[in-house]
Amino acid sequence: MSTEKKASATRTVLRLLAPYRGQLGLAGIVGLASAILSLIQPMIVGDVVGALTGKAVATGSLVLLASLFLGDMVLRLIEMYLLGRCGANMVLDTRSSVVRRLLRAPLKSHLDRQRGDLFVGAVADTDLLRGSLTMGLMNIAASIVLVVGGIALMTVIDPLLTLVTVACLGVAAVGSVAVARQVRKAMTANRDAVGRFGAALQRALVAIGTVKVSRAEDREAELVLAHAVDATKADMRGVRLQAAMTPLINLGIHGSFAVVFTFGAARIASGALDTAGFAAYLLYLFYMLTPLITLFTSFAQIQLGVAAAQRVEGLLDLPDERRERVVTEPAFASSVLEYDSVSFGYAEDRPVLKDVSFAALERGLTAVVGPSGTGKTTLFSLAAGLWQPQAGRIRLGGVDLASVDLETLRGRIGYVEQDAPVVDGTIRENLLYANPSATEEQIRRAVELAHLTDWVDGLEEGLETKVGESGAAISGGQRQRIAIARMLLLEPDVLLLDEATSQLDAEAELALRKAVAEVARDRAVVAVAHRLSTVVEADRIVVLDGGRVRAVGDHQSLLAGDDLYQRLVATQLLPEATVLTAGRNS
Ligand SMILES: Nc1ncnc2c1ncn2[C@@H]1O[C@H](COP(=O)(O)OP(=O)(O)OP(=O)(O)O)[C@@H](O)[C@H]1O
Repeated sequence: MSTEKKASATRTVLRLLAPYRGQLGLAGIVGLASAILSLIQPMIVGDVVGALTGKAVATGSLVLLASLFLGDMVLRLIEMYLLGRCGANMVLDTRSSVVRRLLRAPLKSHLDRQRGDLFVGAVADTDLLRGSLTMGLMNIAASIVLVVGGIALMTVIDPLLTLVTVACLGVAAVGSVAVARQVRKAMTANRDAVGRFGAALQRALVAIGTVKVSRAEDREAELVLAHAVDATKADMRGVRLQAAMTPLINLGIHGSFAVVFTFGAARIASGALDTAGFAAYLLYLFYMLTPLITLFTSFAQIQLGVAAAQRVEGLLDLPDERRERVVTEPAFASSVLEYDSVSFGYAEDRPVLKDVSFAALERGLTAVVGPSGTGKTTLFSLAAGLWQPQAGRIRLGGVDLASVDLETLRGRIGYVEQDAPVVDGTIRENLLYANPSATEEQIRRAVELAHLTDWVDGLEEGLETKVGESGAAISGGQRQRIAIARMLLLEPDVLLLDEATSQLDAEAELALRKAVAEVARDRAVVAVAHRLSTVVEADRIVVLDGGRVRAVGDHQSLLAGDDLYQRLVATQLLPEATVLTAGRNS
């Protein structure tokens, strides 16, 4: 890692840990107290051994030793509990912030990223923080105290012996740190591959029906599993490295013991060290083993945590679509939706809408027609505040939507998307999704307006019937009408309806048409029209071509005066379903 990256990683970790400094500080104090008790114990052992060699029994020292040992145990227990609690809180708090930020990020941020990777970030990376940043950091802090304190006290007992011991341990430390770096690389590669695995699996599951009818199960499985294999390969690299680390540490520790015994015996023989001092020295070395191993192994764990912290911060840094707006108190003069010289492209250099100007009727149905890919859906996404125009204004009742806060905007403009998505749950849950406080009476009325009453009444479980994931258990027409009813419960000024291109059967189409006509009676309905029946009934039709408004008029005038409209009617707009046509003709 470059120095700059290291500094930014440290800042990230400090920022994430900042809210827990109180809890971590308390755990640190308890840990420090426990380390001090540990460090005193060998001294007392030295006294006991000294007394024993003088044939005396040091009862007081033994009691003190037992108390220190017990105290140490209790403090460690408290420290582990405090750290565990802090880690759990940190995971929950971070997850809350990440989830809120993900849901509030502009649509663009979502489209720029893979969903599966975002998912793994919110689920797995937040969890990694617990082990690495709370336990890992505090373990290292406590270990450093024990190791440094131990070495200092060993130096007091015998500086020469300590120098030899530290040299032996130093070799192991340098080797372990080098291996730990490689472990971190392997683990980071593993996490990246897990992210790709999640993204690929999500891609397949979202389109499971298509996967099946395209007989693509095996192909998808291979694609998804290729990432799982990459993850395992990286994982195995880490496992091999970690396996190599244990003997390396053992070599250093056993080497130190061997050297300490040989060298220590020589020091005792020469009279430079007494037996009691040697016993205390050995005990210090023994007490240092666990913190030393912790130090060596925590290094890789901390680095993993830092990498996870950086990814989590990447999610927390996503923009918040509400904060991107400078809002004023809107005073809507009417509910006329008006596009004024609006230009927009998903990429700056590829305009989709070019200088679009038109106004929808305040009451009644305004239809937008045009060849496929000409920007009809884009018009609606802009009005619903999902994207912002690059030039021009969209106004509602004279108020520029860019200055309206999104809660208000999306309460006034109800948008039924093209594929009329439903959320997994019951019909009632779906109806209440945009306005959870709607009353039973309002629900009944919206269901009636959307021409769903007969269908719902015929269902054994009525409004409590489950729609299945992505509405798998209901028909396309029912889904569309549920989506309309959901938006009606919002009581919006303008209902934007992106008509699905899928062919509905005659009955469903008639029900939908009636629903739209009824809704349009007392509010503005703007519909992207793919059916002839919709344009025929529209009070105003806007013809869009290549992202520009080509003509505005009613069906008859456009049929007479606009050749693109004539072609659309003849070739692109779906004719009314046969039963309906027959019914009308008769
Ligand atoms: N999220 C997006 N990112 C980039 N380009 C997009 C995005 N959504 C749509 N486009 C592009 O913008 C253009 C207009 O798309 P849009 O969906 O608005 O057309 P449409 O007229 O509604 O089409 P259709 O009648 O087929 O639904 C198309 O070229 C499309 O590929």
